[in-house]
This record gives sequence, C-alpha cells and structure tokens, in this order.
Amino acid sequence: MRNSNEAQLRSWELPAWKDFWELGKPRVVLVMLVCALVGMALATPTLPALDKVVLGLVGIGLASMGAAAFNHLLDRRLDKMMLRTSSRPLAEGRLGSWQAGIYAALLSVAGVSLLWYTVNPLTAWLTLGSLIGYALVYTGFLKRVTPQNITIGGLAGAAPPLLGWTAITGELHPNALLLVLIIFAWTPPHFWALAIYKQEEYANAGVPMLPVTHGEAFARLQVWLYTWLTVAVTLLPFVTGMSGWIYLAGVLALNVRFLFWNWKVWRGKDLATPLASFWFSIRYILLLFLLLLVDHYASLVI
Ligand code: HEM
Ligand SMILES: CC(C)=CCC/C(C)=C/CC/C(C)=C/COP(=O)(O)OP(=O)(O)O
Repeated sequence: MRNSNEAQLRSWELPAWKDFWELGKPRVVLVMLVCALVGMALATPTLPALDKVVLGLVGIGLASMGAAAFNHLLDRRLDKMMLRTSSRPLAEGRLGSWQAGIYAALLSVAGVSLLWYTVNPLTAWLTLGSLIGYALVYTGFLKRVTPQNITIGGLAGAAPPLLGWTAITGELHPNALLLVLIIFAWTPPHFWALAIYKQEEYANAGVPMLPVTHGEAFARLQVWLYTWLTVAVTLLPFVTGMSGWIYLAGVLALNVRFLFWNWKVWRGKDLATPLASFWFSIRYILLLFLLLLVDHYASLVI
C-alpha cells in the first residue's frame, strides 16, 4: 500500500531538470563546443564577429544536445542492459519516452533554426546532417549492426570545428576539413579503448563493438594503428602551414603520451590501461584544440 502511494506521488512530481540536462551529454558537448570555437577562431585572421560566435555556439550546442537526447531515447532499452548506462534517466524510468522525444525535438529544431536564421544556411544544413548522422544513422542503425559503427558514425561527432568555421565564413575550406579529419582519426582510439574495458557489457547487450566481434587482441591492435594514423593527421596543420611551431612542439609532446598509452594498450592484457587511455584521449583532443588556438593567436601577435 505504502509503495503504491509512493509511486503515485512520484508520478505527480515534475521530472528533475538534472535528468533533462543529462540527456544532452553536457560534458561531451562542452568539448565539442571548444572544438567548434577553435574552428571559428582559425577561420579568420582577425577576431571572429562576436554575435556569430555566440549564436553559432548556442545553435551548435542546442543541436548537439538534441542529438544526444535522441540517442538516449533510441538506446533506452540497450542502456538498461549495461551497468555504465543503466542509471540514465530513461533507462531507469525517471523520464518517459514522450518527454524525452519532445525535449530532443525542441532542442534540435531550436538549434538548427537559430543557425538558419541568425548564422547561415550552410551551417544549419551541416549541423542538421551531423544531428541525423549521430541520432539516426549511428544510434539507430550502425551501432546495432557493424563494428565499424564508430569509424563511419564518427564523422558526425567530428563535425564541430567545421560547423564553427562555416558559422564565421559561410564557406567550406580545406583547413576546416583538416580539423574534422583530426577528430575523425582520433575517434577509434578514443572509443575502442573504452569498448575494450566495457567489452563484457557490450557482449551481454548484443552490441557488435569491435572487441566483441573480432576479439580483444584485434581491438587492441586497431587502437595502436589508429593512434599512428591520428599522429600522422595531427602533423598536417604544421605541414600545410595552417599552424606553426608552438602547435608542432605541443602536439609532438601530446603524441608521445598518446603513443605511450596506446602502446601499453596494444602490448598489455589488463583492463585498467584501456580505461586510462580513454580518459587520456579526452585530455588529448581538448589540449590539441587549445594548442591550435594558442598557436593561431600567437602567430597573429608575433
Ligand atoms: C561517434 C563518435 C564517438 C563515440 C562512439 C564516443 C563514445 C564515447 C563514450 C561511450 C563515452 C562514455 C560516455 C559515458 O560514460 O557517459 C564517451 C565519453 C566522452 N567523449 Fe566520446 N565518443 C565519440 C566522439 C566524441 C567526440 C567527437 C568528442 C569531443 C570532441 C568526445 C568527447 C567525449 C568526452 C568529453 C567524454 C567524457 C564524458 C564524461 O565525462 O562523462 N567524444 N565517448
Ligand atoms: C550536431 C552534432 C555535432 C551532433 C553530434 C552529437 C553528439 C553529442 C555526439 C556524441 C558522440 C558520442 C558521445 C557517442 C557515444 O554514443 P554511444 O551511444 O555509443 O554511447 P553511450 O553508450 O554512452 O550512449
């Protein structure tokens, strides 16, 4: 009796704003917005227009959080099956599917419309493409059918610097695509390190992540090989003249560390190293983009 009263009481409670906030994957989106901001800065030799910076970041942020909320909605049953995700708002039933669906749609429409009306249509189209790429193509399809899900789906997550760039210039540019390429190459070592650590959960939930379908040793090797690809791609900003010596010095140091961690992932058998490598990968991408920014403004001042 007491329990049913409590359940009834709970059904009258408003969902906590924290649960809606969590649907937007705010920490991931924050790092994406840093990458978008760097794209904006590098797009112009002068300071980018402040209104485009603010409106662009708000629009890209809203659309990314909308995409993340759709991911929570489509994955709600899957999330329930894995310890890492089992306490999410939809998996635990703290939010209903309708609430999440409406919230995701509102954020997405608000983000893309803001970009369309106040920034430019190109950025709105590219953001819409990334949103669909992550929410529908990756989450609804690729994640469930192929271990190459993230190599293809990673393109959506890699888009923010391009979105930032076009928000300022309204045009595509090879340098912007180079920034996308950096995140694109980095995504497999970023994610497969975590997938190795969480392979049992993915296997139990029937998600075909690389360590589940091709074995742990193969996944460890792929992390190592994609790390080398990332190292090569991250040298291109210097080679093409987009960035200078400050960037080169910093990125070499970051790459030595990234290679160190993922050499350990490749050679090791323990699960603590892949987890440590995953966390390092986040510091790596954040610091790399901050380096691009510092190098850009230093070259304008010096
Ligand atoms: C399709 C590509 C990607 C996949 C599959 C992926 C996968 C993941 C997963 C599974 C987590 C753990 C999330 C959690 O425990 O809540 C995570 C965390 C994270 N990812 Fe990625 N990621 C991708 C792209 C990116 C991109 C492009 C960025 C930023 C530029 C990024 C930044 C982060 C950050 C900052 C975290 C830590 C979040 C936290 O502290 O809770 N990821 N990623
Ligand atoms: C408009 C735009 C730039 C959209 C990109 C949106 C976005 C937030 C991408 C995040 C990438 C990510 C964390 C994937 C993990 O999903 P997962 O389902 O494999 O991980 P999970 O199990 O933790 O949910």
